[in-house]
Amino acid sequence: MEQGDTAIPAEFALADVLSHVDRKDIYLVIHDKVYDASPFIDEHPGGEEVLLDVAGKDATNAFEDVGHSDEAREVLEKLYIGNIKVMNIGLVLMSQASDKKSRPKAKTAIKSVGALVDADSGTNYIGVFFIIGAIVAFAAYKYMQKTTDAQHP
Ligand code: HEM
Repeated sequence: MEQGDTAIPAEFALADVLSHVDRKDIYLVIHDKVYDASPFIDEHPGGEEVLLDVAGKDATNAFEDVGHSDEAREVLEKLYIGNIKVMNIGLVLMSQASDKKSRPKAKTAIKSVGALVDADSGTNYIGVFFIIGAIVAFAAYKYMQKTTDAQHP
């Protein structure tokens, strides 16, 4: 799919992107957009290693630091497949998971964060916590009021 298409772009959860780290199936996140770099990996003038290093992760800094040309950005457009669904905290966790060992940990963390805010999951846990917190705070306020009144009738 091209970026200019009228069709609604696909949305990817960070956990989905993290599972595409193979040289034949490699996704990168650049500026919160998801790119399938698999068809380009053999042609990349910077080599495949650098792409594999950022596979399934936020490659924004790596991509920008090199100072890629406009031509490179046009190639990138052709590899565009969708947008990132979850918020940036997940990207931060992903970027920190620089080696393969720590990736599963980041994946679990991303999933739990995603479950809290993911509208598709059906339950808005943050909303529930907020309401319970408000009820407890109100009850505490009423209780304090009562005890203060009892002391100073
Ligand atoms: C899918 C994403 C990417 C695309 C489409 C892409 C495309 C290109 C293109 C077309 C060039 C030739 C020079 C230019 O036109 O700027 C290039 C060079 C280069 N790229 Fe990428 N690139 C991507 C991601 C990355 C990443 C994540 C890195 C990580 C460091 C990287 C590192 C390099 C380097 C070091 C060169 C210079 C190679 C040389 O001149 O010897 N690229 N890239």
